Amino acid sequence: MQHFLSNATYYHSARTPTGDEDSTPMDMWNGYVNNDDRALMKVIKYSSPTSAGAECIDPDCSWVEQWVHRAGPRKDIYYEPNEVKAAIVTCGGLCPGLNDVIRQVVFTLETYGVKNIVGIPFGFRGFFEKGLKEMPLRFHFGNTIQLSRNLVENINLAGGSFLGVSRGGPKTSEIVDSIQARRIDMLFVLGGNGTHAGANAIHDECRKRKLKVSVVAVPKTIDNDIPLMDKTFGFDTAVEEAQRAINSAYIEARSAYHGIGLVKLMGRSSGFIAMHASLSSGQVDVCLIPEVSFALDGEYGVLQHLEQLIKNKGFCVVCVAEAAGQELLQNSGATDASGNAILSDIGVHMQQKIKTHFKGIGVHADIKYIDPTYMVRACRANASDAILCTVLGQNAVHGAFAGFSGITSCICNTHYVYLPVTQVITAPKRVNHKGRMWHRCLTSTGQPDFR
Ligand SMILES: Nc1ncnc2c1ncn2[C@@H]1O[C@H](COP(=O)(O)OP(=O)(O)OP(=O)(O)O)[C@@H](O)[C@H]1O
Ligand SMILES: O=P(O)(O)OC[C@H]1O[C@](O)(CO)[C@@H](O)[C@@H]1O
Ligand SMILES: [Mg+2]
Repeated sequence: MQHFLSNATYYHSARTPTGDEDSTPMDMWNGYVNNDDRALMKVIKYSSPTSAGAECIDPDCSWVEQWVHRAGPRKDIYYEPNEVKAAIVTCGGLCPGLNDVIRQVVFTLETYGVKNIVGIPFGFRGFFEKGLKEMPLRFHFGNTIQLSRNLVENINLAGGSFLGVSRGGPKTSEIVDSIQARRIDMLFVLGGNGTHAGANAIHDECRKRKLKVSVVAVPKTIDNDIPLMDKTFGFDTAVEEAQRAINSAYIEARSAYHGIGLVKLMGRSSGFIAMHASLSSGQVDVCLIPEVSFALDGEYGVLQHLEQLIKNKGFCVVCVAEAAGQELLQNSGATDASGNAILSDIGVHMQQKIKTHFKGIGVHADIKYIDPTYMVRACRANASDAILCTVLGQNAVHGAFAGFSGITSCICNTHYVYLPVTQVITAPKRVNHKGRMWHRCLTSTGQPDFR
């Protein structure tokens, strides 16, 4: 993480303390986060590697204190707001809350007094593709200031991204050429693990060229697969939407003679959405995630279990994560524009296998397959995500003004912090199959091991 020297003065009209209920002397209290404030990363001391979910560095599970920077406004700021050009870009797939973050970044920049705020359209492509012009979100035009509030005030009421998103795009050097040519001082990058890798590369290239550009990321992904943080924005909303699909599958299955509801949910490399939606709905009999391998056929396979459920209960609901059971399918080897593997369709495969199985044993089964795909991420943020987006967006701006670059604005152990981007792009976070949450899920579904 880079930290520039800071000496400009931050001004915020609403920064005057009003409270008289606490005991802090008025002349000492200033409402700012001190640069030396820290939050503790890990809060559980595992006594042994056998403890549920234990992450240990040695057989004694030695305790390692890891402190990270607390997020929020600093008394001293690095930039002169009047001179700042700030840009916002949203990359990867859609995610509920993108507009909430854009809006808060604009509002907060405006509060600092930034006059030149632009949006880069359609992800990193917007830096490069001819015909994609940056979108002014606030600028001086003669004596008129284009009011950002008017422009972005209501964008949180709809899903999607006001700026557009994309996968793939230009090389890092081309993006930084464009940042240089546009004279951007602060770049707010909203995206998932790929975007964070991109943000890190941009940060490194800016340092190499000795450009004083703050690159600040905000972790967005319905997959919740970015390590070290409690959750990414959009995840809660996606789970809530996914739960609706499960509920429909349950109603269909419950009302049919030998009904089997099958729901496939997104999650490129991890089963967080499937696990949490199964847990929250309470209507799932079998939850399948990529982190836990399973057999479909055989004595201990999923199909045998479904047979038992139909016999004993009369109906059942299965929730499968899109990345689950890929080893059972043929892999095309194809990738998308960002280099992400294109997954084979486990949902359709399971639908066929279930049909064939029940036909083979001469038992009637009525299979209803639901694949809500983009519906779980094209919606607007729910209340908890909207709050998360608000805080993360505001903190992203505070981080840039504090002079940080190569950071991401996130939540760890319920506290809002800045993490170095390098620490969150090591590998995607995955469900810990030895952790308590997965075991809670198993208790809830009552499913056995399928191996
Ligand atoms: N290793 C990398 N280095 C530089 N840029 C990258 C890297 N990986 C991905 N990117 C860029 O980041 C952008 C977004 O990546 P990607 O499509 O993987 O989405 P994501 O940020 O992971 O979000 P989602 O959760 O929707 O998948 C793309 O424009 C891609 O070119
Ligand atoms: O079809 P698209 O837009 O490339 O995105 C699909 C992928 O993006 C995500 O929504 C987010 O990473 C995944 O859950 C899914 O696999
Ligand atoms: Mg990704």
